[in-house]
Amino acid sequence: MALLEIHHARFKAGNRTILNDLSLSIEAGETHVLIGTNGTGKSTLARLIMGCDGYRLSAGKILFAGEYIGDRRMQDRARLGLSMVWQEPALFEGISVRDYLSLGDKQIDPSSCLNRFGLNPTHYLERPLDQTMSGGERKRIELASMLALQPKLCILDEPVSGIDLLSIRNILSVIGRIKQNGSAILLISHREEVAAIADRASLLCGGHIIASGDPQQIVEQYKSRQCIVCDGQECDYAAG
Ligand SMILES: Nc1ncnc2c1ncn2[C@@H]1O[C@H](COP(=O)(O)OP(=O)(O)OP(=O)(O)O)[C@@H](O)[C@H]1O
Repeated sequence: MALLEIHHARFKAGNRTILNDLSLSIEAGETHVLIGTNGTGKSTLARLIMGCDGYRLSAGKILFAGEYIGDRRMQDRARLGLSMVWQEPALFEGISVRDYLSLGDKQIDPSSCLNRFGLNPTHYLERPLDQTMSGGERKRIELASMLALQPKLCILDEPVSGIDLLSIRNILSVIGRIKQNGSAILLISHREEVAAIADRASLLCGGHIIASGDPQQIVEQYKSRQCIVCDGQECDYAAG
C-alpha cells in the first residue's frame, strides 16, 4: 500500500477543468518530484492534497496511509502527518522562530534545525516570523520546521525558489536529511538539480500525469517536449 494514493482525480474551477483523471502514488519514505510547465496544475494538486479551502475533487479520491481523506479538514490532515512548505513562504505573525520550530517533536532542538539551514540561532531564535524577515529566511525556517515536525509526507513547492545560488546545495542536502528522518517528500520543481535528488518523477501536462519513472529520463522527456502533448496549446487532457 502506498502512503499517498490519488485515483482519477478531477478538479474544476468554475467551468474550467484544471486537473483531469490524475492518478499518482507516493510510497512511504520516497522522494518524488513533480515536473510540469507553468500553470499545468502542480500547486493545485498540492492544495488538494493538503485540503485547502475551496479545493475539493469533483471526481476521484485521495487516500493517505490507506484512509480516505477527501472530506478531512486541513488541520486533520496535518495531524495525520501531512505538511507543506508553500511556494511563497507564509507569515506567522506573532510567533517566534523558537516557538514555531517547537510545534512538533519537543525532542528536536530548534537551534540545531536552524544551524542545518545556515541560520545562526543567536540571531533568529527569538525573532518573530514577520515581514522583517526576508523571503529566503522565512523559506529556510519553514524548511527547518520539516526537520522538527517529521511529517509522514511533506510537500515542498519550489523549495529553492528565493534561495541564493550559493545556498542551493545546502538546501538540497537538508532535504536529504528530511528524507533520512523517514519523511516521504513530494517536490514540486522545474530545476534539474532538485529532480536529481528524487527517487522518482512524474510529469504533469494539462492537469494529467502523462509519465512517471526515473527522474533523469522524465527531465529529458520534459525538456525535449516529446511528452507535452498539447505543445503549449490548449491541452487535450484538459478538454474533458
Ligand atoms: N481556485 C482557482 N480558481 C481559478 N483558477 C484556478 C484556481 N486554482 C488554480 N487555478 C488555475 O489553475 C491553473 C493551474 O495553476 P497552478 O498554480 O496549479 O499551476 P502550477 O503548475 O503550479 O504553475 P507554476 O509552475 O506557475 O507555479 C492556473 O491557470 C490557475 O490560474
